[in-house]
Amino acid sequence: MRVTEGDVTVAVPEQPDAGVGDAVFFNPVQELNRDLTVAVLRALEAETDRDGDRTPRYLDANAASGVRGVRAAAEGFEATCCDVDPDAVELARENMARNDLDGRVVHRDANALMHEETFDVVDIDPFGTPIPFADAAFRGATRLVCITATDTAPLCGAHFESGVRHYSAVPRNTEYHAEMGMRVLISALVRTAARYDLAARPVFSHATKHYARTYLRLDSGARAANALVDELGHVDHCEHCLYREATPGLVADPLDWCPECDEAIQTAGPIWLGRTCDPAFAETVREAVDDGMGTAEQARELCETVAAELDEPTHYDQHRLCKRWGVGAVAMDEFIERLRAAGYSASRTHYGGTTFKTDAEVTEIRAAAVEED
Ligand SMILES: C[S@@+](CC[C@H](N)C(=O)[O-])C[C@H]1O[C@@H](n2cnc3c(N)ncnc32)[C@H](O)[C@@H]1O
Ligand SMILES: [Zn+2]
Repeated sequence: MRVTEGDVTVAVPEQPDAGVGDAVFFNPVQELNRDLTVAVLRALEAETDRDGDRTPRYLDANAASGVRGVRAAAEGFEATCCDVDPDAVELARENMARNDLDGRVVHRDANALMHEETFDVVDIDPFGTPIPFADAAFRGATRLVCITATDTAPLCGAHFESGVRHYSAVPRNTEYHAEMGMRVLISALVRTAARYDLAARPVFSHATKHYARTYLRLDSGARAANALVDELGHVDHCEHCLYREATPGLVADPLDWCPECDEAIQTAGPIWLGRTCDPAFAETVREAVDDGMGTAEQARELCETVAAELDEPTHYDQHRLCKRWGVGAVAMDEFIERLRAAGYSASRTHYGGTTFKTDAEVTEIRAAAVEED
């Protein structure tokens, strides 16, 4: 079957039922993820003042059909596709040639390749957790590491032990699953990079129920790495009333009981408490989305929402709050306006249509924005 994405057309096998069979993998639902990757590559190039003629190098470390590498090559990057599966390598080679592009396709273990060569951009898009590729990615990239994680259940604490093992952090299964997962993932990546005196700062990130995707800009030096470690910390969370409190620092000093309702507190961490995106970069990414992309509208909207998200480490969901309180929900614009009118900062978030961030505490949200029956 042929699939056109952006400026390229690739052949991909019909996919068997989820998780079975050994056909080379392709997920059409990840088109948004790939369109945004192309926009990020454009945004990166837009801000680069190249004094020489060197073409930027992009590694599609887990290539499968090679669709990412082919799209990067079409953007003028010196693209390398890498996969351990010989069928994937053959298909990626055909797809490069089908688009008259001369990107390189190698049959290697990506970890070996990333220890031997360097690339401006390394893109990790594996099955499940990206952690087995993280050390080598920070070794092999000079400017940007792009990471997809599809193991959302471990990341968000639904599969607790597996989350603890893979991410060396305590994840908690809260109501803000996707954001918990994103912050556990970024925490592990920041700590992995810091081991090599590298600062890996997230400049653009987005998450759904099915995956988290983050783009980390690299800066070398112990001081820069220390500054990012300082943005790690813990979140205390009350399952009963949804109170939460974020505390910076690697050493947890958890609350014993919820200050609002006296119920037990759960603590997650170390998680990333800093910004998951740089709003100015997200705006450049939005401008780099073009109408030829299949998900253009959705991609632009996502960039806008992400750029406007309040710098708070957790979000709420109006519908869940209202259900819990036994009150009716209102339109989101109205809800956000009520919070702002009461003197709080508030924004929507990309984690869901009824989600929001605010600097108001949970009791203050109720007082400011809810009409009690
Ligand atoms: C989720 S698929 C990649 C999807 C692809 N990037 C896309 O956007 O359609 C993961 C790929 O990683 C490959 N892979 C697994 N272990 C690898 C390794 N150690 N080095 C390189 N590739 C590997 C698998 O063979 C598989 O093709
Ligand atoms: Zn409570």
